[in-house]
This record gives sequence, structure tokens and C-alpha cells, in this order.
Amino acid sequence: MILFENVTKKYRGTAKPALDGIDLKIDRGEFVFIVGASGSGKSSCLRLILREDQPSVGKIHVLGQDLSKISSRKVPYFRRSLGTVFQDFRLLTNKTVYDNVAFTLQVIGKSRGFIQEAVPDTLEMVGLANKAKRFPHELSGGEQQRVAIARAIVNKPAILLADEPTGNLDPATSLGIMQLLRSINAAGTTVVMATHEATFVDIMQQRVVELSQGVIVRDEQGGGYGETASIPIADLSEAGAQVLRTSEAVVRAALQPDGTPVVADPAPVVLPEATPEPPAAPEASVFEEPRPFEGEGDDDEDLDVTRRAGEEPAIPSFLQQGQPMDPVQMSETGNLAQHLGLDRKDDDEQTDVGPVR
Ligand SMILES: Nc1ncnc2c1ncn2[C@@H]1O[C@H](COP(=O)(O)OP(=O)(O)OP(=O)(O)O)[C@@H](O)[C@H]1O
Repeated sequence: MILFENVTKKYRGTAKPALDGIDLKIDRGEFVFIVGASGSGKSSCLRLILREDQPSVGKIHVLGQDLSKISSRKVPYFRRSLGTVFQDFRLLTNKTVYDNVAFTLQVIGKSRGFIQEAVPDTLEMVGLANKAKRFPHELSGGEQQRVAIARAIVNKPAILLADEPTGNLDPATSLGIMQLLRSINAAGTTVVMATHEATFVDIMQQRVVELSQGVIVRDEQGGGYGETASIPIADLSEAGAQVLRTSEAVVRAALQPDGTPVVADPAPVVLPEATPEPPAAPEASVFEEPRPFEGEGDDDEDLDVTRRAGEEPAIPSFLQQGQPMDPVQMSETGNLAQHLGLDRKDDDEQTDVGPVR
């Protein structure tokens, strides 16, 4: 489906190649993480697959086509089989959610009837059926990324390329996006995702291709993020490590493929007195399609926070024992990260400095 044969990419004016002798084969239906430090060549790899750029040396075949043989005129036709999602969403700001998704189909000449059926179906799938008339600036970051994903998949592409799709999102919102990508993959689309999100890579146990200075240094089925660019837990304060473990427990529970109970963390998080045990097993399978947020109307509500009389908010209700966990709702409301102390400020450029755990 995607084949790199001894591919080298050297940009003009640079001393070292961005990609250096890459051999890579990705089969239909795979979910592949491309990981590596900043500048290791992940985006270059995706740009070559998309035929946004051409290799300096070597051959690339995508969907049976030799990309060097596709003329510039035919590139837009080739790209119809690929969906793309980027860190910065790239939505059309003057169009509604519906029109952003419909536009993709209009430019390739799909009939009005097809569009009227495909767009609502796709918005439903990404959990945004109730926001079709909104404009991008009226949406949260996670919702904007869902629109971008809807736009990428509305034409049922064979391959979905995602370049740091959760890079601008907080951990809870990222979790919803990861579940969505996973269900898209489960429905048959090949997903290739460049990421720094070490937690997701570790937990999802998919194929991991690791780049270092333009060279593949690891290609592992069911791998984790690896240590090459990781932040060792030893570098964190005890409080930071606890926050990390709590968030990992939530992510692990949400991404459990078969709904089996979550194994207790060997170093459990210390919860405030008189609160129940940490996360219960999820009830929903990750392979279920994401459901729209079932709150009243459109309003984004804060998560229900359990309080004892006269005290500060304690533990979010979805962490209470016996509470079903709804990751879509968590991602919609978007403040899990804040509760866990993991929320990312706008000017935080941590994706540029290493993996996010
Ligand atoms: N258009 C370009 N012109 C010159 N050099 C480039 C260009 N694009 C990328 N590079 C260089 O190629 C190397 C690989 O860049 P690339 O963007 O593929 O890395 P990356 O792994 O995606 O990084 P990041 O995680 O920061 O997005 C880097 O050294 C980068 O500076």
C-alpha cells in the first residue's frame, strides 16, 4: 500500500539529508506510528507519501502507483485516496462545520445528493452532528480537529495521514481524537500518524517506526514510544509522577480494546481521604464508534466534580468507582487535563522539545 525503496530526501541548502536511505512497507489496514525527535524526518516522510514533495533518491509507491510517474496535473486525483490531518487543523474559517466537510466533496464533483448524505453521516461519526452550523472559531480545539478528521475521511480514503494531530490539544481531548483515529482504522482505513504522544504510542501497542536523523532505527509491531526521546519519569517530581500515572490510567482504560478490567497501577495514586478507588473498568469498547456528547443542547458544561460539603472540588466523577467512563464526553468537556494539572497553555511549545507523556 505504501512502499519506500531506498528513499533519500535532501532539501536544498542543507548539509545532511532529512531522510537517508529509507526502506519502509506499510500494508493495507495497518495503524503505524512514526515517532522520533524533532527534526528526525517524520513530516518529510508524510509529505513524500502525499506527493507534496519528491525524493532526491529512491522510489515511492502508494496505492500501487509510482509517485515519480504521476504528473503534477494528476496529483490532485491521486490525493483523493488520501485523507490528511494536521496539528493546526487547517479549517476554512469562513465556512461552517458542514460546509468545511462538504467542500472537500464539492471540489471533486460529488453530487448534491451524495454530499447531503455523506456529510451528516460523517459528522455523526466524529460526534459533531449537533455543531454542523457552527463556524470554526465557535468550536474548541478538539472539536476543530474532529471537523478536520471528518473532512479527511468523508470521501472514505484508503489512507489517513496524520501529522501530530493531537499536538495542539490537551491530554483528555487528545484521547478522544486517538479513539476516533482508532475506530477509523478499525473500519479499514490505513492510518499513518507522526507523533510525540508517547503515552498513546505506548498504550495502543501498534506498529512503531522510529526515525533518528533521517534513518529508521526501529520498526516494531506492538511497540512503545521508546526511550530515544522520552522524558524519564525519574526527572519528574513525585507530584508530577502521580499526575502522570493518573492520566496514564485514564488513557489505558479508555483505550482498552476489549473492555477488560484495568490492572491496578503498581504505584497507585494517593486520592484524597474518603474518596473511592481510582478508575473503574470502562464499559464501552474503544471499537465502538464515538458517540456525540449527549448533554442538553450545545452548551459545553464542566465535568461533574464530586464535592463534600464545604470543601474544594475533589475527584472528577468519572474517576469514581463504578462510574462508566465516557471518553468522548471527557474530550468534549475538555477539562480532564485541568483537573489533573496537565492542561497546556497556549504558549507552551512542549511538542517541540520531546514526547508528551
Ligand atoms: N523545506 C525544507 N527546507 C529545508 N530543510 C527542511 C525543510 N523541511 C524540513 N527540513 C529539515 O529536514 C529535517 C527533517 O524535518 P521534518 O520536518 O521532516 O522533521 P520532523 O521529525 O517532522 O520534526 P518535528 O517533530 O519538529 O515536526 C530537519 O532538519 C528540517 O530542518
